Amino acid sequence: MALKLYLTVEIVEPSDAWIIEHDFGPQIPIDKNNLIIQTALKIEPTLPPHHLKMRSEIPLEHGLGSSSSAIVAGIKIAEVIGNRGMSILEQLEWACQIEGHPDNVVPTLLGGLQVASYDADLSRLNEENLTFLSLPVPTCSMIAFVPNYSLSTKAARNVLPASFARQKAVMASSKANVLVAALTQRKLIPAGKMMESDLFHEGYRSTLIPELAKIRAIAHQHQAYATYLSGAGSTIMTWLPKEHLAEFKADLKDFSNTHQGEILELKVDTKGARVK
Ligand SMILES: Nc1ncnc2c1ncn2[C@@H]1O[C@H](COP(=O)(O)OP(=O)(O)OP(=O)(O)O)[C@@H](O)[C@H]1O
Ligand SMILES: N[C@@H](CCO)C(=O)O
Repeated sequence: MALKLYLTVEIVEPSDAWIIEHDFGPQIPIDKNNLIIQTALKIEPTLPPHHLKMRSEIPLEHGLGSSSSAIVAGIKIAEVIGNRGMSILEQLEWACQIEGHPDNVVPTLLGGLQVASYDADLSRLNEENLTFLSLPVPTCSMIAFVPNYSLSTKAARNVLPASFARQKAVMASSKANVLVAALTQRKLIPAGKMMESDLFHEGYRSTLIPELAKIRAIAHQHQAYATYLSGAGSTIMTWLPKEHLAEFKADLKDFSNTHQGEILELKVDTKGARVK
């Protein structure tokens, strides 16, 4: 699901070498090794170097899709500087191929709530690898607790088992199937129940993110539909009825006195990435 937190890249002017100004510090390259520029050059290897400026409201490695936003920005830069028309399907395929999965890049490009399946076949670019459907956007309140520590997707995947027994995989898939069916019908109570009974990821990751269980317990006192990990974490999202928002927010604020993190009330973006 795309949320109203934005990464913005300004194309300043042509330059002798690629340079991208930003406030992320030394962790993120300022030259052609930056993920945004790498993405653009993968699509258009002869793209002439430019001076870029990036501003981002999306924290790095917090499960809020920073890398997806960077990849999508790179695709749009290849399109604009390369003066190259690209269909949305072509953009989606590049994005999935570079990110390796469709979870965040599809909503980043399209906006809204998207369910997607991508069969990675890195040997070729093939739009048939991707199937996606847009679902109605939930109309509840959404609150993120963004812990003050980062968690890379790679580290969050390292705690997952390499394989699942068939019986467990079938049970886990049934949760995901019912979740999608419930979202299709805008039924947030069964959707929330399924979100909180995920068997593929969250149980293993909760040891890395101890706040998840604690916030879930607080949220249940406020009739929340669900509390879950955003992306691979560390951000913890809660969906709840609008009428319970103020009281839940007050309790979450008390919680943040002992567990450091930022509280964000987020809305859904329904437009996706755009070029001005
Ligand atoms: N805005 C950005 N500009 C350049 N590189 C970025 C940017 N955001 C992320 N990256 C690169 O992508 C790497 C991987 O990010 P990672 O996928 O772990 O975090 P995330 O996108 O916040 O997580 P998630 O995919 O769960 O939302 C970062 O370590 C960094 O190298
Ligand atoms: N959804 C993916 C990460 C998305 O960034 C995962 O849970 O590993």
